[in-house]
Order: sequence, then C-alpha cells, then structure tokens
Amino acid sequence: MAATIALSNQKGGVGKTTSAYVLASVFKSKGYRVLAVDMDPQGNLSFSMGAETDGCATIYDVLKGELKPKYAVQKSSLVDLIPSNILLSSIELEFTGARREFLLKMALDSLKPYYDYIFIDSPPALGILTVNAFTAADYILMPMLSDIFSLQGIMQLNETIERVRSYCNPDIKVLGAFLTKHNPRTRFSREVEGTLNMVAADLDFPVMNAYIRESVALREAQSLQKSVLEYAPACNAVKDYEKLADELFQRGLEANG
Ligand SMILES: Nc1ncnc2c1ncn2[C@@H]1O[C@H](COP(=O)(O)OP(=O)(O)OP(=O)(O)O)[C@@H](O)[C@H]1O
Repeated sequence: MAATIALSNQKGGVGKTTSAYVLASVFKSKGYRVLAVDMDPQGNLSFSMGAETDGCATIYDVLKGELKPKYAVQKSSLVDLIPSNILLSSIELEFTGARREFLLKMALDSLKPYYDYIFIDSPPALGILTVNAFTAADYILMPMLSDIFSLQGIMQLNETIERVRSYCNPDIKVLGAFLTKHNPRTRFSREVEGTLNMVAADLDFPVMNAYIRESVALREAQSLQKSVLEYAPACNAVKDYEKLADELFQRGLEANG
C-alpha cells in the first residue's frame, strides 16, 4: 500500500513541482513503484514529465467521477503520472457537493495497492484542490525559499493543515519544511533559515537538514522534458534531492505496508 506525500506551499514558485518531479524520480531510482499526481491546473509537472495533457484523461475526469483512476494513469520511462490541465481550475466552482474534500482520497485509495509512494503536486493556493491533496495524503512536505514571504506562507499553510486534521484527515503527518534554490553562503539566507527554525519549532514541525541548491541543469532538464537523473546525474540538485530522500527515511517516512 502506497504512502502518499503532498508537496505544498501556497506561495508560488517555491519548488513544489520540481520537488515532486525529482523526488519521485529519486524514489523510482531506488526501486520503488512511484506514482505522481498533478493537482495543479498549470500542469507544469505533467509538462516536465512529457505527459500528454490535451484531449486525454486527466485528474479532472477522475475527480468528476467520469473515469476510473487507473484509466488516467500515463506510464512513462520516468514514473507513472496522472496529469492535469487547465480544466482542473474550474473545480472550485463545479464541485459544491458534500464530501467534496474527499474526491482525491477516494480516487487514490483504489491505486494504493499498486504503488509504494504517491507524490502529489499541489497548486499555489489553499483552496479545494489543496484540501483534497491534504485529505488524501499521509504526509505533507513543504518546500520553501529563504525569503520572508515563504515564512508567512508557512504559518497560513499550518492553519489549513490544522483544519484538515480536525475535519478530514486526523492522521496526517507534517514531514517538515526544506529550503530550495538555497545559498547558505549569503548572510540573508542564513538569517531567514534561523527564523524558519524558530517558526518551525513553534509550530512543531521539523526543518530538514538537507536543502536544495540552485541548478541550471535542473531547469534545462525540465524544459527539455527529460529526467534530470539521466540528463545531469551528477548535478548539485540531484545530489541534494538524494540527501533529502535519505533524510525523509531517517525521519520516519515509510511505505504504508
Ligand atoms: N533547485 C533549483 N534550481 C534552479 N531552478 C529551480 C530549482 N527549483 C526550482 N527551480 C525553478 O524555479 C521555478 C519554479 O519552480 P516550481 O515550478 O517547481 O515551483 P512551484 O512552487 O511548483 O510553482 P507554482 O507555485 O507556480 O506551482 C521553475 O522555473 C523551476 O525550474
């Protein structure tokens, strides 16, 4: 049975998609069966993975109940993926029924026996799509930049997590936050890191020791729709995501068995 991890932060551009894409690839390279789910209507994860998104089944069809989840899974040399496209953005208005927070959970439950890990990429907002991601998830992992807006974002995110814990998913665990595009050599980055550690201690979640450095090769791989593990296996970002994966296991991430 798969463990499900939602990458989330309502601030845009902090590395949610990139982290879902590289962590999923790193886990696959370790021999695990991995599914990635694109819950962002921007469809960037789907693009990075070279998936089809037009005129094909997407997570939108699944959430609408028009398609069995297994028929929306696209197999690729990278990892399996349920793609999304801009249609997903209409869900806020379209889905007003009771238990609309549970649509993704119900869909993924039927796929869990076939995978060890499921990574969900969430949109940069705290609406119904993110609530669905948290309701379906066993774990939340929060990428963030070393800037002051990311810190504010983490506090708002924590309120949403607490609401989901109270109403939809009492068992959800916060794996923690980690810094992306980080340069520990600048004084400002170190200061923000210090403040993040204080905020995290206050909110009772860990900050990962592993952080992700800026990497041009990673950007290139994404734009070429290639796996960065094949395109630039020795680049800093791959090494950093491998360290992050190891730390997640050390901190208690496990397949649900
Ligand atoms: N370690 C890195 N080094 C260099 N560029 C990076 C790194 N991580 C992410 N990026 C780039 O930063 C941009 C934003 O990253 P990404 O799309 O992963 O963020 P996001 O949080 O998912 O964004 P959104 O909120 O729009 O969904 C992308 O152009 C991506 O290629």
